[in-house]
Amino acid sequence: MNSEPAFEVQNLSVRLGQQVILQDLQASFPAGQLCAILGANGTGKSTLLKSLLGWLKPAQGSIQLLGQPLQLYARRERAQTLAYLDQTQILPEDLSVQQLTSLGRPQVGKWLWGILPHPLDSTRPEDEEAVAWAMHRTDTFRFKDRLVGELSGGEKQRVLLARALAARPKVLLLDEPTNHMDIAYQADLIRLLKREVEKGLTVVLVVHDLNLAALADHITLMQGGKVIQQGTAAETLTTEMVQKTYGVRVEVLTHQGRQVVILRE
Ligand SMILES: Nc1ncnc2c1ncn2[C@@H]1O[C@H](COP(=O)(O)OP(=O)(O)OP(=O)(O)O)[C@@H](O)[C@H]1O
Repeated sequence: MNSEPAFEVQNLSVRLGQQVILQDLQASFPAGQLCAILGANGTGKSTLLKSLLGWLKPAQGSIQLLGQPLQLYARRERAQTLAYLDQTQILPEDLSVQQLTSLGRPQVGKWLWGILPHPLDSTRPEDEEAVAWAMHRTDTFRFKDRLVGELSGGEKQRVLLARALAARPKVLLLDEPTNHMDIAYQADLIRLLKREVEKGLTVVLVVHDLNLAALADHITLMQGGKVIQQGTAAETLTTEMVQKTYGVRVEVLTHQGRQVVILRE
């Protein structure tokens, strides 16, 4: 495992319009772990993810990605290191699963921007290999010729994950990937992510379900544009900290060594 953290964030402040969204934020995300970010609506979780991706320019502070300042990465190198998955992506429904997955390859993805002619039927061997690998890892290979428009929500989510993995990133960031997914698909996604983490991938995901977050190796609690605590589920998902983070009354129990959060009236 890489001993360097995936991200080291120091004194980060980010402004959107006139509003200060993140203020003097300190955080560290260990490499090779499943890291969950938790916090109430509007606390700045997505803004932090976008900052880690290098999409937002900090007003102040620094972000190190695998030991190097994020702003020193060339755009291409950054795109090869980081992949991102969110819920808002509009999918081209008339592509096959294999074609959509292949859009995760930087060379192939360029046709979208008109930089290269349409290459979906003539990818390079290394692209084909990475796409097949990503489909096998996400168990989508068996329906690789189906059209994206014919898939269920959970199947689409897996194909999106395949597309993200096809780029062979070192770090994968996900914004609320389990929204609209039933409990079986949620468990499925977490299992897939954990399997990639075991192979060395770092995953940072924003998630609302506290009991799902309890499965993560590392948890970040956010409140009012700041990180208020980081650590293992046992360290962070305490009754006191969950109440502080969300401003609601809860009781945190431990069941078979895992934190279970129960809402109280
Ligand atoms: N482009 C923008 N300009 C100004 N303010 C913005 C912009 N985007 C988001 N905000 C504000 O920034 C704050 C944090 O938003 P962000 O989406 O990062 O929160 P979040 O913790 O991810 O929320 P949620 O859980 O609801 O998705 C919110 O108050 C939001 O209204």
